[in-house]
Amino acid sequence: MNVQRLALSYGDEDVIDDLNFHLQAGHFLAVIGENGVGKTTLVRALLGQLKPKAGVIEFSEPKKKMKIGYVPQFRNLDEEYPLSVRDFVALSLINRRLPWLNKAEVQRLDEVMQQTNLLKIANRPVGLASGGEKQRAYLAQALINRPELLILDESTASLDNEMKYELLDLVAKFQHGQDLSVIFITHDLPLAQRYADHFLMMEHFKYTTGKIADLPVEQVEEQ
Ligand SMILES: Nc1ncnc2c1ncn2[C@@H]1O[C@H](COP(=O)(O)OP(=O)(O)OP(=O)(O)O)[C@@H](O)[C@H]1O
Repeated sequence: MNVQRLALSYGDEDVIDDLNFHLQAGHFLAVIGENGVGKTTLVRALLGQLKPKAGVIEFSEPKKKMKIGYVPQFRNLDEEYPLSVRDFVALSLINRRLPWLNKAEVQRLDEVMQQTNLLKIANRPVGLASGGEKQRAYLAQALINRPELLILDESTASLDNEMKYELLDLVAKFQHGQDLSVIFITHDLPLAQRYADHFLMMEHFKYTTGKIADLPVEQVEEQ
């Protein structure tokens, strides 16, 4: 994916100006920056929800829309939430013409449930699942349509350390096994350094990119 001279705004308010970066297929990019610099705005543009004011976002094959999976920041689902873990994951199956799943969809659902370690709790109400399990269910939802790019939007914030590593270990498995590109929006520099291979540092209208090993040291020590 190639982002060139990208400018994004809300009406008259410019949020991003002249942003350039490249993400190679199968690579893992950490997007780091303080509150309000425009990380979520960038995600909205990547998802096609916000039209650039200028510049381009080019996906690998021109004209073909890239399939993107999105994992939000953890949000609790209360105990009354009426779906099982399995039904919750199935929610994002696209192209469903019928109210029930066909054979291929059932197979894909089982596969992704197995890959995200959710089979054992498939029939449990999702509201009764643990925080880590719920977040794995969001990940499974994002992966079920076999995306080429996965966007993790502060998806590890408010998870404890064990759950963070568990989630990102799974993401790394998909990244390496299935050539999935990953964009990880985060404030967590140690996590970024452990999993990402490249970084994009966003400051107000100033952007730095590089290999994760070259992340400026003073930024790392702040954490
Ligand atoms: N729908 C909107 N209309 C107008 N301004 C907005 C809108 N959404 C965000 N903004 C403004 O755009 C700027 C960037 O917001 P954005 O949410 O992209 O930042 P962020 O880096 O994701 O912040 P955080 O880390 O807090 O999530 C902020 O000044 C915000 O107030």
